[in-house]
Amino acid sequence: MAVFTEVSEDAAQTLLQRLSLGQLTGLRGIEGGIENTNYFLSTDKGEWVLTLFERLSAEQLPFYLYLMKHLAHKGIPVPDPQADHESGDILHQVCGKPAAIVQKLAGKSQLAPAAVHCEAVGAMLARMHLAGRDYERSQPNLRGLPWWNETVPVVLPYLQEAQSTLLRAELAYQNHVAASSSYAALPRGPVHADLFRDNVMFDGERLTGFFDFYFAGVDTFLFDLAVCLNDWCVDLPTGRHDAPRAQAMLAAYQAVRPLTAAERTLLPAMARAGALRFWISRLWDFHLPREASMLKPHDPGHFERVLRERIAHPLHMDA
Ligand SMILES: Nc1ncnc2c1ncn2[C@@H]1O[C@H](COP(=O)(O)OP(=O)(O)O)[C@@H](O)[C@H]1O
Ligand SMILES: N[C@@H](CCOP(=O)(O)O)C(=O)O
Repeated sequence: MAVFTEVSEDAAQTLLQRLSLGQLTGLRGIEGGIENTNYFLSTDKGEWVLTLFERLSAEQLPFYLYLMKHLAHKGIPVPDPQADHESGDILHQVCGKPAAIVQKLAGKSQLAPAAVHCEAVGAMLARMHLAGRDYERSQPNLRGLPWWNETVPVVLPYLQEAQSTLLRAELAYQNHVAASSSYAALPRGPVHADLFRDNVMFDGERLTGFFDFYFAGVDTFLFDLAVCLNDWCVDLPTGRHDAPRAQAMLAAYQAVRPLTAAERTLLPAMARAGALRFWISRLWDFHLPREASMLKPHDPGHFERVLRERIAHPLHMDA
């Protein structure tokens, strides 16, 4: 985490009362995460996660919170935002910041996944894509191509020549892909867009939940799948592709939602897009950091390596 905003026991209890979630027995800032302030709250009625949104506005947040509600009601294991028992609102205010409370999911992150975990993520991701198709709200992926185009010039001054050359060339390539007819043919809908190992819970080999929907948006399903392949199915020290894990994820995804011809064609390009997206955001977080306690910026070098790998060894369906 990070704690950007300190929450007092009094402030937490006031909110719990409005939501009828019980008497506060414990309040602890969460380590891990880089975007928002997160606390674990224990009460006599259960375990909860309180999130104070540090960047997202009250106008942007209903998309994420109602998406979680929509998916939870369709049986996808995601946290269901808790409502004020009088007004029914699921977006709250704590310490002057927009805030939400969700159930704490059971299980723990699987940070060294095997093929069986990748299979579970692939199948649930496809189920989630199908379940989201009739979600009526719409908001773009706020970390999509327009944001990359805006942010690359901001981070370029911090880079070495070879890195600048790569970043510029990849951005140009992705703008070219996004203008193509194959890209226009890609199926789209609400996607998670940040479903990394630390945003999924497992109990042994059983997937118990997806969380952290605050980078979600309407984008291509293929981009979401590529983000997962890039995190779950790579060797972390080198950024190299792990074929058995990738095949397990792709087969399980396709058993629920087979990929279209356009998706098969653009998988190598979207694998590069997924790497570029997180290289840019990590560069931005690293070189232009925000003030917070417990904030550990992620290593941008990792996604530079993944991108170079994806260019040198394109990720095809049978790779
Ligand atoms: N609903 C939840 N259930 C259980 N743990 C959670 C839940 N939401 C967040 N966490 C814990 O909090 C950590 C940080 O949350 P995350 O949403 O990734 O933060 P950020 O919004 O800053 O990226 C996670 O790694 C996880 O340990
Ligand atoms: N997953 C991203 C950053 C977002 O952090 P999270 O803790 O909110 O998932 C990365 O690894 O760069």
